[in-house]
Amino acid sequence: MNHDPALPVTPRTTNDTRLLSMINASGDCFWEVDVERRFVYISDNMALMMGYPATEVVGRSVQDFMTPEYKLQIHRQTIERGAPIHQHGAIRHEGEFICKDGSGKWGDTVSVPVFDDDGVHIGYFGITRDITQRKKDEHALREANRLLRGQVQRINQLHEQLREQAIRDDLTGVYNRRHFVAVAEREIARSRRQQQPLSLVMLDVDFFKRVNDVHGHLAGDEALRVIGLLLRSTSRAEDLACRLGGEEFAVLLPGMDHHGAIERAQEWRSALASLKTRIGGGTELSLTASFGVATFPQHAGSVTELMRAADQRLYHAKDSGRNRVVGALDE
Ligand SMILES: Nc1nc2c(ncn2[C@@H]2O[C@H](COP(=O)(O)OP(=O)(O)OP(=O)(O)O)[C@@H](O)[C@H]2O)c(=O)[nH]1
Repeated sequence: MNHDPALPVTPRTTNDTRLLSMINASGDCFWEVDVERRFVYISDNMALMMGYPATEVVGRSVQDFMTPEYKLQIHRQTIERGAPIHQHGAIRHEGEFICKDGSGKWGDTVSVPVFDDDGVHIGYFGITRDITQRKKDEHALREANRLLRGQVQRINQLHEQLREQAIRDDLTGVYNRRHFVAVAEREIARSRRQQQPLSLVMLDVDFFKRVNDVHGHLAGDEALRVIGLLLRSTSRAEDLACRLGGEEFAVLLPGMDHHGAIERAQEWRSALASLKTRIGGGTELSLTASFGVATFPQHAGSVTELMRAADQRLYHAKDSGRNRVVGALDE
């Protein structure tokens, strides 16, 4: 059936007119289109929203006023439903209209197919709510969220950096004494619970004063960095290498018995002794260190006792000629 586009899809009754004025008063827009989806009627609010006089809209296709994204969305919605859209009753969609001045207006639309008395589909009518402000607010909120997420991420990074700085030794990159003691306390408690051994290797560079005196303090710093790197790169994930201060280092070895810890200390001793550290103007430097090894629970019941026992053995190693490892077996 051909519908005269000049006439509304549905004839107006008094009730229709009342309903229309109610919709107008609510601020929502009312419209009617024929089967080809050409406007046959738009309410005052719809004309206002789109910035067109009704006379410039009536007779034109709805599609002329929709953004390509909106058209695509309706197309997809129709395909997903798998049958002509008028067979589905009311449908709801959100999309952007193009106004006369080229700006966009967002509408939340409910459209309903209309049939004549013989059941022939003659078009659609619908109500569109202007949701442009809501869309702008949503966009602003998303943008604010995005910025906030970026800032939170940055704060977390800085927090992590600060945490690292607080627990690391600046010069060598191994952990500092405070962190070492805190972790050692936890590890000893765990070893006690799990009835596992825990060993401590302490080392002190031999004649380090001479390195500073002969090659300068910066060369001494470089040598300490090399030792830090050696300990870090040759430790297991569960080990904890730290600089106790000056030229003294320690490595905590959770789960390792005394024999195993002495072997590890020997490996570090010979690795250091055979390492040629290039300093300053290219001078090659050879370093040695003395080592003391102690193990929980055989030699100590606390972190303090463990450190004292390892320290005593370290000085025993110094006294007996340096560049050596002293453990309980040597006592
Ligand atoms: N370059 C540099 N030197 C340091 C640092 N901390 C401590 N020292 C130096 O390390 C040297 C330690 O000297 P001593 O305690 O006499 O011991 P040593 O010369 O290693 O002799 P032994 O331990 O007996 O083998 C001192 O000269 C300190 O100034 C540091 O961060 N950088």
